[in-house]
Amino acid sequence: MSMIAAFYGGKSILITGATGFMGKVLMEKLFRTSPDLKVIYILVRPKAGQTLQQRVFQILNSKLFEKVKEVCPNVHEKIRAIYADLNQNDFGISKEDMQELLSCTNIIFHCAATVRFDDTLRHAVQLNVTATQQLLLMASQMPKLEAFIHISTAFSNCNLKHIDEVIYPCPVEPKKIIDSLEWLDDAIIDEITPKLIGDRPNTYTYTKALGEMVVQQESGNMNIAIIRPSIVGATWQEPFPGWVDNLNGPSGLIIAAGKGFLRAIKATPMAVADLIPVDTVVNLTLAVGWYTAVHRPKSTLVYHCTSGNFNPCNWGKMGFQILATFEKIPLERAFRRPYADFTTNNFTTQYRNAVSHRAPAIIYDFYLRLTGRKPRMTKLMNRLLRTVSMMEYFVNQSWEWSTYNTEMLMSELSPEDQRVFNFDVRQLNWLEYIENYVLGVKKYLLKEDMAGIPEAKQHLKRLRNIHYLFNTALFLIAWRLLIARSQMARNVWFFIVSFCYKFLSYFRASSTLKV
Ligand SMILES: CCCCCCCCCCCCCCCCCC(=O)SCCNC(=O)CCNC(=O)[C@H](O)C(C)(C)COP(=O)(O)OP(=O)(O)OC[C@H]1O[C@@H](n2cnc3c(N)ncnc32)[C@H](O)[C@@H]1OP(=O)(O)O
Ligand SMILES: NC(=O)C1=CN([C@@H]2O[C@H](COP(=O)(O)OP(=O)(O)OC[C@H]3O[C@@H](n4cnc5c(N)ncnc54)[C@H](OP(=O)(O)O)[C@@H]3O)[C@@H](O)[C@H]2O)C=CC1
Repeated sequence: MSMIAAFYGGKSILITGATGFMGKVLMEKLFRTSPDLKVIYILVRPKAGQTLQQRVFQILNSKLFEKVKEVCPNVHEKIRAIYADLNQNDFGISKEDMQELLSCTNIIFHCAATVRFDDTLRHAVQLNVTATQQLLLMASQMPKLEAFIHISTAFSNCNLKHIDEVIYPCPVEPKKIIDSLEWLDDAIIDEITPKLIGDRPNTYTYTKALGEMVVQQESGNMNIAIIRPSIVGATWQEPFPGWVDNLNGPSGLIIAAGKGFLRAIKATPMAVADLIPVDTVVNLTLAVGWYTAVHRPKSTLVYHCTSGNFNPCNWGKMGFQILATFEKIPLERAFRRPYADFTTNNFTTQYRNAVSHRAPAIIYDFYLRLTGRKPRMTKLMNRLLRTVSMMEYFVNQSWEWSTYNTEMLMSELSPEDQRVFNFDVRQLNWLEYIENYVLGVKKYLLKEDMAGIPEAKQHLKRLRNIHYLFNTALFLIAWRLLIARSQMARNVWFFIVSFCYKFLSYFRASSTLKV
């Protein structure tokens, strides 16, 4: 019997960010392995015209939850969606709901965050720092609370090359930042943002670091732990391989490459691609929840959930395998054939952006205009290039994360728990994982039918022929123009033609002699 699964039995668990990528997998695993848990409270806001109930209904009726319904048929009754907007004071939670949360919660998993790289400092602080502070305040009033697990990111200290499992202080105290954002206007905040984030690449990593500081400062005598996952990717094994439902991290770029939009990227092939499957992160999170509540470590422990030092894969290998998978299983209606050139040179990047990205987009938009349709490719390409430029920081360097706490936890688990809550990425076969990831992107994110693969392959063949035809026509036009304008080009042309003529005459003469 799994000790961890048994631990969550009968518990009331509060999850923030349950509608997000990681939150859904966390809920799924909890229900599947501990169907006798009492209740999962989830803090949800209405979104995209959907009420809370509609959002929950959609999640529970998705493919991800198919296995859960078999082991926990009354899952609908065990999930309690509570209206909450983490941007509001007290999260906008009603008095009755707050009372219930305060008096019943045993474990908190705080996953909610803004993960956008380009968020304003005000918004990123509000969600990643102030909301964390408020949740800790709530937690401190929960008499039955056994553990508070905060999800951060391995990149919260990406300004360092070697990162230990400790909380690093930021130069300006989070409280001072929260206070000053209250009275500073947006223009001034924009001006000081680069100075505050310093050598971090964006507001996301900076505010996640501030969030960790807040956790440390407000921990009181609660049992708290911090998990730092690296780049979270599709599921490895559970509930089935390849599940993914948003464009964050590599997923969006995998699609862009598969559809033929992204043809070159400034990336260092030998840099470590520190990807970690979402189910691995969830398994570690649940094991940490159990360990923190049962063993009550004296201080706040930080756990790195990374792959690089256990089982490294680099961007070159990853890119190659992504493209190899698209050869076998192409995406439908690709814009161009999938191909990706990795370059580390700025000039080559600019050149490839102009020739391989912007020019085809402009030509395609011209074609759309000619056929009376609305041009859209240039806009899409600009967005994609902006996204790619934000990812460049992460694909051109390697980091080293120490993993003593994670390894210690692994050794504390019983063999059964090591199997049920496996977070040992040494067992991960990258080629297989990436293939399943690409397949998952096609099936679960793009919702493409596998029956369409032969047609997609035909489409790629047509694209290849168009590509050859286009290049030949372009060459002939360029040559014709050159000949018309340059004596040198005419001389070269004359030389080539006469050389070919002589070669043919010689060949004909020698074959006649033989006869
Ligand atoms: C073979 C070669 C393949 C090479 C693969 C190499 C892979 C490299 C991957 C490197 C990943 C590095 C990640 C580092 C993660 C750090 C760890 C964390 O904690 S970080 C936690 C993880 N956090 C993140 O990963 C956050 C990254 N994302 C962001 O910060 C923002 O989305 C944004 C700033 C990039 C775009 O903002 P904005 O322009 O306002 O746009 P909106 O958001 O409103 O969406 C607009 C449109 O763009 C679409 N779309 C969206 N995302 C992507 C994408 N990634 N891609 C493509 N498309 C994307 C979206 O669907 C929408 O389409 P439509 O509906 O209009 O048709
Ligand atoms: N994905 C990754 O690569 C990595 C993620 N992480 C961390 O993991 C955690 C989960 O990330 P992930 O699941 O990928 O992120 P998602 O963007 O998929 O999910 C974010 C969640 O936060 C919720 N949320 C955001 N704003 C509010 C708000 N104002 N009120 C209530 N809820 C809100 C979202 O709700 P809604 O659905 O309503 O928008 C959603 O449920 C985050 O803390 C992130 O920093 C760490 C490393 C890598």
